[in-house]
Amino acid sequence: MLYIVGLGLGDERDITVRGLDAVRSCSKIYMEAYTSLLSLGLDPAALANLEKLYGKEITVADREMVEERVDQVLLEAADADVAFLVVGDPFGATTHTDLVVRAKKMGVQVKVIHNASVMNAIGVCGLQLYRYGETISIPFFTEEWRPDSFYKKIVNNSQLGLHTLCLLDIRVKEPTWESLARGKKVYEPPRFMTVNTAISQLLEVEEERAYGKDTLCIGVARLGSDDQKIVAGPMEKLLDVDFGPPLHCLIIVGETHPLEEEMLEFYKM
Ligand SMILES: C[S@@+](CC[C@H](N)C(=O)[O-])C[C@H]1O[C@@H](n2cnc3c(N)ncnc32)[C@H](O)[C@@H]1O
Repeated sequence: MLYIVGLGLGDERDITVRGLDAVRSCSKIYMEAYTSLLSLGLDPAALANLEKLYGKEITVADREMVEERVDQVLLEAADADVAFLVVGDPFGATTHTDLVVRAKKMGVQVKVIHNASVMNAIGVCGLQLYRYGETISIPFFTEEWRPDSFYKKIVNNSQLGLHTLCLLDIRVKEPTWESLARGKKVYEPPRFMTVNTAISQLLEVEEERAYGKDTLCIGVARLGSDDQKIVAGPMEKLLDVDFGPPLHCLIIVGETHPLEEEMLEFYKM
């Protein structure tokens, strides 16, 4: 059996009782570590906290492993109980749907144990969850590569008066271009996009007045942890706010209802 277990958003204690039972019953535990991370980060000390509470050794599954060697995990799950831990909810990232499809095709039984996700915990800002349009992902721009397909989606959301949740790039264990060309991988240091970088890039690609420097936005950091930070204000003003350590996300506010406005007042700068 493959248990895909959501860990929630805060720290090791956010796992559900049902999730903990599953983890403790498994012979092998993997933790997916590239679509998201807990507020306690991924340094060895943080991982040790998880291992201590769960009473199990955890193997970190990086992007290469999930994309290239996940069949090995599935083969193990065909014969034994294996847990695959995912920060947030297992279906808060598209990658894990692919894992379920592959497992089912290989005849491996799958059990999903849900938890809080950025996709629903973001409700704490006061904007109603059913008033959001398509969620977008903003990748880091480079000198040569400035993909801006997210822009059209913001235009569509804004035309409908809907809010846009922007998820921000995470780059963990990414090989450098030069090392790929040389055939021997060297990895970039981990990088997490801040609210400030996201806003700079958004202002750079703006062309149809879907939003501008005065558009009301909400910057969110470490959602679900004790030191979460939520600040609402005009896009340009948020550029100067220090949101602290990762993870960050951003909301471009659409048309608001009076109750949403009352909640937003608590977060205004
Ligand atoms: C691909 S999503 C993965 C979502 C995760 N599986 C979940 O269900 O929450 C990852 C992105 O969501 C946002 N995110 C996730 N957790 C967050 C948190 N605790 N605080 C702020 N943003 C977060 C960040 O922008 C991050 O790059």
